[in-house]
Amino acid sequence: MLLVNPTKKISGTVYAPPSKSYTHRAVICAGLSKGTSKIVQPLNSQDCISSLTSMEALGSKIDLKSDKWIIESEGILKVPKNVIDIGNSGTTLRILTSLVSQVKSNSNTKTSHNDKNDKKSIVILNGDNSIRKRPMGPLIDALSQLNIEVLSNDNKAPLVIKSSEIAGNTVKIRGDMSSQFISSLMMLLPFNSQDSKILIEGDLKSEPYLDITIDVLDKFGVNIKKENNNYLIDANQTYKATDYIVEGDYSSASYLIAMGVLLDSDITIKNLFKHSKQGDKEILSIVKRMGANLEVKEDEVIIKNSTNSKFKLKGIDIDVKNTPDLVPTIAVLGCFAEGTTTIYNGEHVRIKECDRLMACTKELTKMGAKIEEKPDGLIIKGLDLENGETLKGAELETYHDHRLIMAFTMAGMLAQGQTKIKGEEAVSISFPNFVDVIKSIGANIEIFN
Ligand SMILES: O=C(O)C1=C[C@@H](OP(=O)(O)O)[C@@H](O)[C@H](O)C1
Ligand SMILES: C=C(OP(=O)(O)O)C(=O)O
Repeated sequence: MLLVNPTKKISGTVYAPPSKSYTHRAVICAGLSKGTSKIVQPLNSQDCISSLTSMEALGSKIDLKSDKWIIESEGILKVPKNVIDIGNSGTTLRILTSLVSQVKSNSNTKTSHNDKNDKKSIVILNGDNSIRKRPMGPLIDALSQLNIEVLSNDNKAPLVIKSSEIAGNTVKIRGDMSSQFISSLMMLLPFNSQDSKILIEGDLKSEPYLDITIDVLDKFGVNIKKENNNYLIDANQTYKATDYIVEGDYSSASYLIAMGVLLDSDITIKNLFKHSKQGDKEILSIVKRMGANLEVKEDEVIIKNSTNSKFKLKGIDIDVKNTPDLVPTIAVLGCFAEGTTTIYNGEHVRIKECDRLMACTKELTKMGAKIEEKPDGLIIKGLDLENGETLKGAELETYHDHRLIMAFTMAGMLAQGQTKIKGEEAVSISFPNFVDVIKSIGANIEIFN
């Protein structure tokens, strides 16, 4: 359990952890490339380790150094000897579901049940309780359009994927549930023997994550073109081994940025690249629109004390279509902003590690927040800070969700009295040294076992 005590100010310099999304993709691309790739400054977190161990199970050789992961691959995925456990990582599950259809069995290993009619290998992907609730239907359906068969109960993990040649050249997929399905197809289709096209149906959400996929694929020698709302992939492309440096993570940095802003403090966050393709870079515009004072440099962000004792944040309307992971951060910011903060266009926020709209409403209400759940977002009425209204310490559940732990920690630092946050070990999913980092800038927080 985390014991979070009121904290007046923070100060100093911290480094944003490396990007989770970039690390996943770089590791998986390395495992698809013939030769040796070095992933420099990878995010050494539970979710990224899931991608790493999965690629190892699929035949890559991995050498872990403190600041780089060296991945050697024959450029083909091998049939794994066991079920692959992808833990809590939705990104790993979604991306690998397509790719493992391309496993090649070792020609020396004849399995007794294989006869002339059944030369298919299988790969089984499974994960934790939360992963087994994450929807997979649209991806399973898209893969069936390419003649790739995935067996499941209820369109959820565990999944049994049969190895298969890709057939066909056009695949349709809805765009409003998870961009990870589309990233998955983007990483598969370069193996197709014909040029292919991904047709996005309906609204496209979380699109910046597709830009990240295209960006990493490009570094590994694979080209994807965007045409209107669709994506074009040339036939028979090969992934090429490379050395890849991972940039800092704006989603993780959002807690550090919001903490600095809420405590009207001076802090510098390094390792944040100004021209990043990460959608969650939007946190900078969000806090600016709410009234914060910050300076954005090439590779660092400086949050500045407003030097105005009457400093107040303003409530604003925020479309989270492209930034679903910022919702818990914004929910806490909204509690301390004057007026109303409205979060909308976030239906997809309900199908993450947990239903984050429900969880933010339920838990922050325990602290006295005035927050209303809507089908696609949250309406947060700012506390009347001038008249002494504030959040109160409470004991909070976190649903094994890393982002809730970090957002609720910020709320606890601003609250009156101590806040107890259960299940703190889940921060290791994306920001393993979160507690040490925020303690180093003055957060009054400890772990209680
Ligand atoms: O591809 C990625 O790296 C991610 C895509 C997003 O999911 P959706 O596309 O499902 O919204 C995001 O929420 C997740 O944390 C990481
Ligand atoms: C939803 C997330 O990740 P994933 O989908 O990879 O589990 C997240 O990191 O907030």
